[in-house]
Amino acid sequence: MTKVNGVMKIEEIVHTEAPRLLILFNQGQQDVVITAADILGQKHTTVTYLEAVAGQPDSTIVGLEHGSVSNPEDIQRINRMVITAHCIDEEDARIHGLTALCDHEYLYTARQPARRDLARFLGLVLGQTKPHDDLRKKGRTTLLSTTFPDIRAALPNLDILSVGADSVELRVDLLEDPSISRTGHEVPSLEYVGEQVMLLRQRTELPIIFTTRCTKENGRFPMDDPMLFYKYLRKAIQWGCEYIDVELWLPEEIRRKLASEKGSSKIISAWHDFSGKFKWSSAEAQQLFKQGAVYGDIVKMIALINTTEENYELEYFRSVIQTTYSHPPLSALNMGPIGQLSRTLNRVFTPITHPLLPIIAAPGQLSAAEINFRLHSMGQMPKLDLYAIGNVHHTGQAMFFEKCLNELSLPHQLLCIERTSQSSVERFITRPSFGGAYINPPLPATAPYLPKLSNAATTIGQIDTVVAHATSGGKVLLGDNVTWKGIRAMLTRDFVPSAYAGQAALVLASHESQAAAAIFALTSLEIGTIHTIGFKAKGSIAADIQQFHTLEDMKKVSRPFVVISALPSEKTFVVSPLLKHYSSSFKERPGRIFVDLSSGVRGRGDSVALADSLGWTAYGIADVNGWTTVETLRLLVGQNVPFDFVCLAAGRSLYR
Ligand SMILES: O=C1C[C@@](O)(C(=O)O)C[C@@H](O)[C@@H]1O
Repeated sequence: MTKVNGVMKIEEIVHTEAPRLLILFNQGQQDVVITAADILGQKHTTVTYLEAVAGQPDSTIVGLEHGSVSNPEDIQRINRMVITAHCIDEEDARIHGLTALCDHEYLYTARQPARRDLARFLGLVLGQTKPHDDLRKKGRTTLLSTTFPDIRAALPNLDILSVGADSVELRVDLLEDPSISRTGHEVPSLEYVGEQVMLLRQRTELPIIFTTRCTKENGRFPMDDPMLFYKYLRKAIQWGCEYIDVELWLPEEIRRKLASEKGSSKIISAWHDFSGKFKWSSAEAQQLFKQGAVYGDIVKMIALINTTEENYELEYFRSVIQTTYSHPPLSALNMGPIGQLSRTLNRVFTPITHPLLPIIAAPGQLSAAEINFRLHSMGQMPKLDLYAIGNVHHTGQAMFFEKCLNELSLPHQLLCIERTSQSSVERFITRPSFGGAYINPPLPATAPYLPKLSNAATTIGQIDTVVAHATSGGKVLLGDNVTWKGIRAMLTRDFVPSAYAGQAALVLASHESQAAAAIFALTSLEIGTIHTIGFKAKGSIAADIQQFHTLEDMKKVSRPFVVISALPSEKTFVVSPLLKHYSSSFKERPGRIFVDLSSGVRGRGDSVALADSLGWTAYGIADVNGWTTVETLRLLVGQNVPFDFVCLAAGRSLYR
């Protein structure tokens, strides 16, 4: 974020437009329309015939029962994105002809709360969340290849399995549909696969890669009918899978069609060679990359090899491709035990396994921990001295960090420093072995020994993380702020980004500095006016902020979409009457988010519990700290750890 003419400009802003949606629902299931509208922060209505959709305002989410669509073809004349939603607990009411004409299909079950899953689905299909853009910026990315016949077996352990994974692959060809007796190459039914995608997505925040691996490439999908691949992959797009794996042998027509229909999903062009004769140094290798690049957002090339030299040939190939083409990224590796070197060196979507998986998906696959161990022993991952500075024992974050370092076999060590003075921080940061730090409470953004600051740190005025970037010119230290990212990640878990755009917010604090990260997060979501109580924003955050001085001021504004209290815990009781006041005006309007950033003893003043009981979507400091920890690990050690794992392994009580 930079300031132009005194007004805050956030470079990471999420540009959002209120979507125009038609949701088709099963009889008696109009709640899905209400939930979707709430997630989107938009109004909703239900109509009883298709022609009535046209008369509705663009910004209203329109619901229509499936049974009211007499001629499915008419759907195509609707100038809205059409989502068909099915509760799979009911007798299967899916009308395949109709579904095929809709943009997307959303499957849910009444047995699990669907809200978060629906928010994620909507965020992706509406193009508001772009996981691929985030992953492209990461130095190394991995994919966890699940090999379960029924993904249900993985769900209880998924948080542990996916530590260190950036995405999770559903090997659809390995699924075993109990309704089909497998004698040859029968594939699981689309009903079964749809349910598996639904179950997996409800349980993980990781992007899903939908793979239908063919028999020739170590999979089980039969190759005599390429349209079968189209049928499944097109469904994966409709279901909002973040990635589809499209094999290069498929006829060009199919690959082109998938690329033109992919919407917000990304294509991994996949090619495997098991002959043992493939040569990375051949002209064919270059040709294959070019072919894959036509429709692929990522090109994956994998070969079975016999000699170590072939790893070196692959590395040469990789460097030629990387210097010749800026896009798409290449994921290339060799299979078999000899190929493990290349699995270690590959940086893009490296497939990983986990000891808890039933089988490895391909010969020579390694776990995230094995890859890190090897990278370190090859000198590719130097040991870092990481610092936890300040009240680090108090929050339990340090212990959790250590757990993650161990779990992932990272060579780094964490040194905990109880900060006494500002100068003591400087002493550690300037050490030659310094490899990064998180600091609680944060440093002011004026620390002279940290001349390079991120936009976020400058505008918020606080440094909570120091990153040590190794560059060709030596180590460069960057003072950053991740708290705002944690707050934004939390705010967009139950609501899509556009839900916040243009809406009113209310922020309470005793001082601007307590609320600065939250204000930055809200501004990145293009929030409308921010009203403040208890402080006047006069620092860098100057855009559209108005201070309430009296109760009368407050009453002039209708209910805010989001209320954030950054008051210290002993003062949060102030929030209760406010929450009660605004709760009376809920009925008709979407949104009612409350965040309490205070940490401390709860009791009579537990505003989160109160907000919850009044029907708000309420978050406390445990949630903020959990998400901030996820962001801190990404920034300091480049590793992705699921939020639910943070809650599981760190223990939520430690964060309160
Ligand atoms: O394409 C790949 C890579 C892989 O074959 C491997 O070699 O690790 C494993 C598969 O599950 C995945 O789809």
